[in-house]
Amino acid sequence: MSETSSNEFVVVANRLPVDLEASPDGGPGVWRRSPGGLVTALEPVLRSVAGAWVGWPGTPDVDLEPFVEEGLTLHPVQLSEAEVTEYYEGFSNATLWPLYHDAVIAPTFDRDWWRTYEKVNRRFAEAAARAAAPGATVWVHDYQLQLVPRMLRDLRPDLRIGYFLHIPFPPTELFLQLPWRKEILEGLMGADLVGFHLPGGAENFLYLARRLLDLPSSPRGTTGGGTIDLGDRRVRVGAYPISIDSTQLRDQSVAAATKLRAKEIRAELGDPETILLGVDRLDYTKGISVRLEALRELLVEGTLDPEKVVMVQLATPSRERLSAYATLRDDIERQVGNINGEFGQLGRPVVHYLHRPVDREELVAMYTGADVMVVTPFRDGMNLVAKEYVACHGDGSGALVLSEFAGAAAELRRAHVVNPHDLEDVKRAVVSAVGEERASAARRMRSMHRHVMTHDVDRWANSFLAQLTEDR
Ligand SMILES: O=P(O)(O)OC[C@H]1O[C@H](O[C@H]2O[C@H](CO)[C@@H](O)[C@H](O)[C@H]2O)[C@H](O)[C@@H](O)[C@@H]1O
Ligand SMILES: Nc1ccn([C@@H]2O[C@H](COP(=O)(O)OP(=O)(O)O)[C@@H](O)[C@H]2O)c(=O)n1
Repeated sequence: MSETSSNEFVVVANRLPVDLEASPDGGPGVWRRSPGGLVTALEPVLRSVAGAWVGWPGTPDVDLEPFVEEGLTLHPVQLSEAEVTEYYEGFSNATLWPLYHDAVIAPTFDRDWWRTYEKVNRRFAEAAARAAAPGATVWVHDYQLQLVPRMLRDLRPDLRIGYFLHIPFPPTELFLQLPWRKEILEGLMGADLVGFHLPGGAENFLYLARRLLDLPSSPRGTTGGGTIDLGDRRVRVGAYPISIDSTQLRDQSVAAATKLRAKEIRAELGDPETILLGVDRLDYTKGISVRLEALRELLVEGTLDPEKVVMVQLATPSRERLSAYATLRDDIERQVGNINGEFGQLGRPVVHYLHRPVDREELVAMYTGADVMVVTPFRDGMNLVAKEYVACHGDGSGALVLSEFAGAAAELRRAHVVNPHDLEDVKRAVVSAVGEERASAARRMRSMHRHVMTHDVDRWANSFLAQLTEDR
């Protein structure tokens, strides 16, 4: 064991919470916050216990020693350019990502990618084994690292190992398409506790353990959880819906500086009656094109007035070297151009589209000032953006249009819930969110706000970790 192995609590995730952005002139890179909801959720949890984080620094071929960043010990795992292509872009994001998101686009099954996925998972397991103190708790995250629990248990049987999947666990008939389905299940079975956002994911996993590995399992409680009997030990399975740092966001949303910036943004947009807002990574699962098409049709029909409505769409760049993402970007930008070409005026586009990261203060001001948040994924593990918007509207203002296929819809039931495959349904929901009478809209929002305030990220982490560390 190395001298760094003094960490009682270790998180293992594909990405570190910060990304090293390479400098074009070959100079030292710049550290930036990593994209996505996993980092948003885990960072405050890990900071509160001063734990260690094992992950990739976001750039190929950088070899870094462990270092401390604002109280967190970061253990970088190096990936070569070829491994980024085959493990991250390939097996993780062109095989597992589409397959687990209802095969929204066709997954690619490639044996070389699988071999690289195994190799890289082993490297993460070895890094975690080096970082963890004797008897420590190690929490492994997400679809990129499904083999790590088993590999880590083989290396370090003394550890308590948890695993959480941040994306949907697919319907069993989709999972069964995977040529390496048994290896993935066996990999996950190395954990003491396997967690999903929703009970359906836990149920599918228990069923597959029986069907593919012939392991007896017993359901427990009413939330889709249960236990799988491996003979010498048991694996617990359960549903733990992730959340946000609700108090921090609520407090930030009512701060004077945020309110002022929200007002300025409205003025910069030309003081429209209604601001619609979309905030996503630019991903084909997020249904950005559906909401733009709904807006276009509502403008064509005259149901919405381009003099009165503005849409802001933030699209964080994501996985840009994958062709599905590059095509998506072209399509979305064409749609935005069409809407603005048809309905915008000089100096007054209808859709304001930003394809770049936006800093947190600005994002919270946008949440706070937007009248309607439109969240229309075809499939999404949770969607923290929906919860963040609700946390910023404790005064009952605002409205949320939310896809029934986002994990968040299981909790935010008072949203204007839509089927994103049904364009008429999306249009109907946008119109009703824009036009709803104030008192009824406020009742909806306050009820969702109460839920998000009481079901925050600490509750998520505590319930998972309490179960993981419980004596058995
Ligand atoms: O690391 P990237 O490839 O740039 O992708 C960013 C993250 O996207 C995914 O986030 C998921 O986790 C959220 C929190 O649980 C959840 O709300 C959302 O529905 C998921 O899509 C991915 O799972 C992460 O591993 C990525 O880091
Ligand atoms: N410009 C942006 C857009 C999103 N985000 C954050 O990125 C996260 C997205 O999480 P999510 O659960 O909705 O979706 P994924 O991107 O993880 O699939 C949220 O916490 C957003 O606040 C950001 O920090 N800056």
